[in-house]
Amino acid sequence: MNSKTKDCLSKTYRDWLWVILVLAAFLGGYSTYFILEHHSSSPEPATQSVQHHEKPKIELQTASQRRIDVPLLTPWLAPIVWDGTFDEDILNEQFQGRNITIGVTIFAIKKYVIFLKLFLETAEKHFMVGYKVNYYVFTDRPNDVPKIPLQEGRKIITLVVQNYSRWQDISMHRMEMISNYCHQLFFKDVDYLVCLDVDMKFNDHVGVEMLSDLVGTLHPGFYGASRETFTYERRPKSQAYIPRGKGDYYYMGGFFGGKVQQVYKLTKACHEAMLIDKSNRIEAVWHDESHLNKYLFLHKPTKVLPPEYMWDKQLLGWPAFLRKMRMLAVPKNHAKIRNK
Ligand SMILES: CC(=O)N[C@H]1[C@@H](OP(=O)(O)OP(=O)(O)OC[C@H]2O[C@@H](n3ccc(=O)[nH]c3=O)[C@H](O)[C@@H]2O)O[C@H](CO)[C@H](O)[C@@H]1O
Ligand SMILES: [Mn+2]
Repeated sequence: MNSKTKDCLSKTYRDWLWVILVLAAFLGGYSTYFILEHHSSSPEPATQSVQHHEKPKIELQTASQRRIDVPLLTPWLAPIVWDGTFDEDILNEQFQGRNITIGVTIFAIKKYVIFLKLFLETAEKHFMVGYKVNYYVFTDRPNDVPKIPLQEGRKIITLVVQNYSRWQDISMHRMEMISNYCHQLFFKDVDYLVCLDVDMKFNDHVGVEMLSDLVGTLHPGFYGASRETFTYERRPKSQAYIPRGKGDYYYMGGFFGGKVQQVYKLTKACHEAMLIDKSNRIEAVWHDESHLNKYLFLHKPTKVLPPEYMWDKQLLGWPAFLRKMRMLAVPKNHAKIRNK
C-alpha cells in the first residue's frame, strides 16, 4: 500500500468517524427529548383514569401544604386540624354513611343557665350540621332550659343533677357526672361525646373534622408559649402533678371529647384522681383542667384541635395564624355569676 492510498483510506476513515459522531449526538439528543416528552405528555389510559380519580386528594395535599405558619402534627403524629388542612366534603362523604350520633355535654348549674340560649342557638347554626346530635343539659334548674327550635334528628335531653356551693366543685364534678351517665345513657345512645363549657358560643363551622378516638384542644392562652409557662399542677402530692420539663401542650378544660368509651375512661380517671386528691387534702391548681392535662399527657390524644375551636377575642385579639374563630368565649362577670 503506497502512502497515497494510506492517506485516502485515513481520510475516508475520518469522514466516517464524523458521520458516526454526528449520528450519535443526534440519537442522544433525540432520546433525551423522547424520555422527557414521554413523561410530561398525556399519560396512557390507565394512568389517566388514576389521575382523574385522585384529583381531590392532590388538591387536599396542596391545601395542607399551604399551612406553613402552624404545626400540623403532634410529635406522636396526631393531626392538629387547622383550617385549610382538611376537605369538609370528603370528610362528610366518609361520615354520612356511618349514621352516627354525637352527644354534647353541657353543664348549666345555678346562674350559668343564662348561657344556654346563645350556646344552643349558635350550635344549631354551626355544630355538626346535617348530623344527629343529642344535647345533654345537666342542670339543677330544668325549668330554665330554653326551648329553641332544633333541626331534624337533634334533641335536647335535660338531666337534673345536684349543685355545689363552690364553682370549682361544680366544674370538677362534671367528670363524675359524665362518667356516670356513660352507663345510663351515652354508651347506648351516642357514638361520640363532645364535652364543652357553657359560657361559649359557636361562631363558625365545627364538624366531623374534629371527631376522633380521643380529642384535646389547645388552650388559646398558651398557644405558642414555652412549656415552662404552662400552668400544670406542680405539687407532687397531687394526682395531677406534671414535673417541670415534661408535658406536651396545655389543653383547655372546656373542650374535649372522643369516642364514648374513651371519654368514659378519661372522665372516670379524672374523677378518681380528684377523689384521691380530696382524701389527701389537696386541690389541683386549675381543678378538672389540671387533671385533664395529666390524663392527656399520659394518654396522647389521637387528634388535637387548634385554638380556632375556642378563642377569646377580647383577651387575645385576632392574630394572623387564626383564620377562623369557630367557638368564642362569652364574656362573663365572675363576681356576679360564680357561686350564685
Ligand atoms: C374554657 C375553659 O377551658 N374553661 C375551663 C376553665 O375555667 P372557666 O373560667 O371557663 O370556668 P367556668 O366558670 O366556665 O366553669 C366551668 C363550667 O362549669 C359549669 N358551671 C360552673 C359554675 C357554675 O356555677 N355553674 C356551672 O354550670 C359551666 O358549664 C361552666 O362553663 O377552668 C375550669 C377549671 O378551673 C374548667 O376546667 C373550665 O372548663
Ligand atoms: Mn368557661
